[in-house]
Amino acid sequence: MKKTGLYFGTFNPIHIGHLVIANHMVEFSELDEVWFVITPQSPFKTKQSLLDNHHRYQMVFEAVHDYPKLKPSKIEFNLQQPNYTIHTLAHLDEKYRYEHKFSLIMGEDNLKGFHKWKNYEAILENYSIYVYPRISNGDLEHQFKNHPKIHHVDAPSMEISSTFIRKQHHLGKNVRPMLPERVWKYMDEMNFYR
Ligand SMILES: Nc1ncnc2c1ncn2[C@@H]1O[C@H](COP(=O)(O)OP(=O)(O)OP(=O)(O)O)[C@@H](O)[C@H]1O
Ligand SMILES: O=C(O)c1ccc[n+]([C@@H]2O[C@H](COP(=O)([O-])O)[C@@H](O)[C@H]2O)c1
Repeated sequence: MKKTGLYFGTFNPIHIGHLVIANHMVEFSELDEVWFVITPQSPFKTKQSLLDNHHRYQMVFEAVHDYPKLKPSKIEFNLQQPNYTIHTLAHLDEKYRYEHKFSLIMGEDNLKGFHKWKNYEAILENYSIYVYPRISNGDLEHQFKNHPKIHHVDAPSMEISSTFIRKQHHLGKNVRPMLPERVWKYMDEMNFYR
């Protein structure tokens, strides 16, 4: 069975912050591979300036071009929206029961709000979570401290956000170094976020 880490996000667009984390996970944790799961509609986010699913998928596809252990996943494209992670996990387990053992990858910021996720107790009971450091406000809930299913991985953190990239690109600023080269090219050619 392959140990597969699932990195969920809107990836609007994917940037080098995401890529550094995913690559660090496959190189320095026991995960064999990481799937970027492109979420059509995150439960707590509005759809503002969200590119079509297939364009966000294509940018992830371009980003992982030279990384055989990293893969884009469109598993959520045909699932009910908003996309609750617990439903996606159930779907994946049914589909890949004998091939993959799934776990989650999330930043410390997301772990702080994890108690608000749908059926988070069931997620924790059945899946490991690999957490990377991310600067954020607020405290970690006591229940998530020293939890046997939560593994902290000391990945380098880069404070880049997709929101910043979209906004600055729209204003005509050069955001090229924050994106994998192939993503930048695709985004530029397609005139996204102008
Ligand atoms: N620079 C970064 N380093 C590490 N993790 C990040 C970084 N940027 C975003 N993430 C995390 O990666 C996951 C997927 O990213 P997502 O595209 O949903 O968010 P984002 O980059 O913050 O986008 P937006 O700015 O559009 O809200 C989220 O859990 C988010 O917290
Ligand atoms: O399942 C939930 O209740 C849930 C609530 C919030 C977020 N998520 C997942 O976490 C991913 C990152 O969330 P966000 O809002 O930080 O982009 C998002 O793409 C969803 O797959 C899931």
